[in-house]
Amino acid sequence: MSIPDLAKPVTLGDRARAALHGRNLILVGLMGAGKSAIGRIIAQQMSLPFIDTDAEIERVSRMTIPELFATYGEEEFRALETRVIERLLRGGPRVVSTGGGAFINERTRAAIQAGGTSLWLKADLEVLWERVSKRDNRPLLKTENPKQTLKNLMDLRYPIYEKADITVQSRDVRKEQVAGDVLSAILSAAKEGASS
Ligand SMILES: Nc1ncnc2c1ncn2[C@@H]1O[C@H](COP(=O)(O)OP(=O)(O)O)[C@@H](O)[C@H]1O
Ligand SMILES: O=C(O)C1=C[C@@H](OP(=O)(O)O)[C@@H](O)[C@H](O)C1
Ligand SMILES: [Mg+2]
Repeated sequence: MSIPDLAKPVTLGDRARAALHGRNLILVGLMGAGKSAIGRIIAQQMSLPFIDTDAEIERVSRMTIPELFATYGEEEFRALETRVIERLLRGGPRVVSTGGGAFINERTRAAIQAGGTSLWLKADLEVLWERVSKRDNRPLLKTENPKQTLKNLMDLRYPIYEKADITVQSRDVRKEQVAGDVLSAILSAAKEGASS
């Protein structure tokens, strides 16, 4: 065992990593919640590797997410997403940011629940809409009324995201602040688990 560097302060990130007890942390939630952006920040703060499942899917398929949807359809995309997530969660510990539909798929959800601690980044419609409307990379929002589509997805999916181990509100504040909220929530959940 190495001698701890006593001159180095123990950060919130270090404490959150310890609270995970070597398990993966998997971020779930709707498009625009900030899973990809916040996942990258907290992984760095916890000194853990980071992986975004959409980026991994794009790497293995050598296609973009819109190309995959257009060429093979959503069902094939979900099958690939399940395989990629099952494989990623066999390793670790890491921070894994999923695409918004991953936790909704029963088989993928079972893999996530077995493969680590799940954390729902929850956000209001206006916050989500403000973020997703800036980019054109989400095939499910290519509809006549994408804001209404997002609202419909909220109604359908929020009862399922609720099954995640931890929930954190992704507010309209700086990303670093949301990242801090996530780390604090991991610590609180571990303390609650220890006392119950
Ligand atoms: N707390 C935040 N404050 C401001 N912008 C954010 C915040 N979280 C995410 N964003 C921005 O919103 C957009 C969508 O975030 P992203 O991480 O891609 O969401 P998701 O992966 O959940 O769909 C990105 O451009 C990201 O930088
Ligand atoms: O909600 C969904 O079903 C999807 C969310 C996207 O990821 P983000 O949630 O990271 O935008 C991406 O996986 C794909 O467009 C489908
Ligand atoms: Mg993402």
